[in-house]
Amino acid sequence: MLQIDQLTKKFGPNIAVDSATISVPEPAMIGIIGRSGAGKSTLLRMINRLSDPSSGRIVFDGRDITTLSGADKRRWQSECAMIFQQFNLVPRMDVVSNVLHGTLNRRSTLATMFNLFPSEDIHRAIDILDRLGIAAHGAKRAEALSGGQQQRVAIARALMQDPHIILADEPIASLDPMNAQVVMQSLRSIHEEDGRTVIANLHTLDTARRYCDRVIGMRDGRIVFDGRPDQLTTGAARDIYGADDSFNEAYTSTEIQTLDRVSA
Ligand SMILES: Nc1ncnc2c1ncn2[C@@H]1O[C@H](COP(=O)(O)OP(=O)(O)OP(=O)(O)O)[C@@H](O)[C@H]1O
Repeated sequence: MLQIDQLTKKFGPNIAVDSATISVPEPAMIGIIGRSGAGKSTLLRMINRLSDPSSGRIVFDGRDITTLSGADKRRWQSECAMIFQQFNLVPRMDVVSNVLHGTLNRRSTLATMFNLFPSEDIHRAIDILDRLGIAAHGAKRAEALSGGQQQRVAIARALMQDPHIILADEPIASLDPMNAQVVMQSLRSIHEEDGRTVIANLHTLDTARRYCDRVIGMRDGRIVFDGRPDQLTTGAARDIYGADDSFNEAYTSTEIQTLDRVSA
């Protein structure tokens, strides 16, 4: 399905992603972990073609994604939707319209200018919001919602594109632990129920362990771990984070109980 071969991104002399090779033969929920600056965002941005690789190849269902341009590249970007830490919603616009913006790629400039949406799209947007438990907020401005609710609106907007893949760049980094769990659970259900691949950059090990079937660890641009959560030993985690023996997994945790334990 998705094959990434030797993908590399250089910024001047700095190698942000160094020969990343990842094979995703069937839909999966994958967490990418690593320290700040390890190359996680750059990798996701290349998969989505927001950023052009310096070398290497991305192939999806036999199609070479790396060489796409113009309309073909935009089509790929809607098949491979991205969500971000800061939600990227239009704050003063209502929730349903924000979600409908997920269909912008398919609409004419005139329809976009006058905010005209087909009624079937409006119904679909409401159904998706309902599935994510936030349909009751559909008429509110996005800025009136909590962070967790706004991230679910962003997920709904991504789902409007009916993507094969959802790329989530630190989707819970701005959220409190409760909201973080709701958002991760939503992404998990989208993977399980729809068979979509979800690839999420995550700061915290415990989140990757709990919600993902596969964890990829990056360090200094390189993939240094790729396996199941149960294979991610403390030693492997230390290697990913470049830490010494004093490394404690709890320091990378968002769990309320774990944090309590650390401060106790
Ligand atoms: N546009 C850019 N220009 C120059 N260097 C960049 C650019 N984007 C990223 N980098 C560099 O590439 C490396 C990887 O950055 P990246 O943002 O991918 O890491 P990350 O693992 O996602 O970190 P974080 O968790 O802090 O977002 C870093 O050294 C960063 O400074």
